[in-house]
Amino acid sequence: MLPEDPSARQPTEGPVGAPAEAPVDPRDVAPGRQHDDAGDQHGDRPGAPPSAPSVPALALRGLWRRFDTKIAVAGVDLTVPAGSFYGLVGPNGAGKTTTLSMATGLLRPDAGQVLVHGVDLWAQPLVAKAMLGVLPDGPKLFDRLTGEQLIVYAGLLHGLDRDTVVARAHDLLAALDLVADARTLVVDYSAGMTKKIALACALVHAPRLLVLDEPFEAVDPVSAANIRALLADYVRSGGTVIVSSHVMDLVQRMCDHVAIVAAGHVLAAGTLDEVRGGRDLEDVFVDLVGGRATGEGLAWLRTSSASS
Ligand SMILES: Nc1ncnc2c1ncn2[C@@H]1O[C@H](COP(=O)(O)OP(=O)(O)OP(=O)(O)O)[C@@H](O)[C@H]1O
Repeated sequence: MLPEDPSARQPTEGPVGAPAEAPVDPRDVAPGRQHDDAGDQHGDRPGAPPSAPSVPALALRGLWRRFDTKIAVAGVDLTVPAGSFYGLVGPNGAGKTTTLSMATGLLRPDAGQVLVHGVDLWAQPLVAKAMLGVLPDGPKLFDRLTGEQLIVYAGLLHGLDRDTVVARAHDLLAALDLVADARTLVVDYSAGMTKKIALACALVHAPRLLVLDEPFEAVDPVSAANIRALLADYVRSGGTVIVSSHVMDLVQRMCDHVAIVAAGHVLAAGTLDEVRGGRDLEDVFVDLVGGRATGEGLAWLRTSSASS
């Protein structure tokens, strides 16, 4: 993971996994304060002003991005309610990574707006990024550090004091089953271990919103179950998670909201029940996205026909 802008450092306290309060309530500083029907599902949290108007954890408004002649994202609007576990699904090349990259400050949109808890990410990146934990697609990590050093470094960049960050690094290494490899260089990690250490770096400052691009890719089933439990706990405590995934069954079991995207457009979005309409998510996905192969398939691949 490349470090976020160090000037975005914000000291946070509290247990790992418990989303930190922003040091400055972004709802007070957002110039274009957004009101939305999508509310905080957990109601007011302790310390929050009573009956504060609900602001989505993430709002994407008219996002566009093209690469040369290829339009990767074509006017995406998405509202991720605070306290939701939001799944983003779509076929290969649908624009999920491009959308999440624009939503997290990694890729500048050609047009549109990104609001993180009401703060315009591209207008006030330091305030917005302090609330974000990001697991990007193919994260670029300082892989000549050990796993433990990498988490500590990520925490220090976020302004945590050394004692706090060391304690959290140990918690995270244990939670992600990386204790035995804490002192191994990240360059020597497997793909799944690399994914987990990048996730640890995204969690260490206890952000309010986690944006995870394919967090379970290459991760073993036991670690995946541990990560799911950790994320579910985080959401129960008031945090918000948005994950992209190709695994419909996982999204169906894990998420309470889902958006289906294809060819840079949102085809359906809402609560899981609204989008599914009583059906299996995979069936809805296939119906909306299409693309099931028809016809005879690859006749030459059938071993029985090879001898004829
Ligand atoms: N840096 C780039 N340069 C050129 N084209 C790009 C670039 N990044 C993405 N694209 C194109 O934009 C489209 C959307 O890509 P994106 O990676 O966002 O899709 P995705 O939904 O994340 O796909 P996958 O599920 O396969 O990871 C694709 O057609 C892709 O080829």
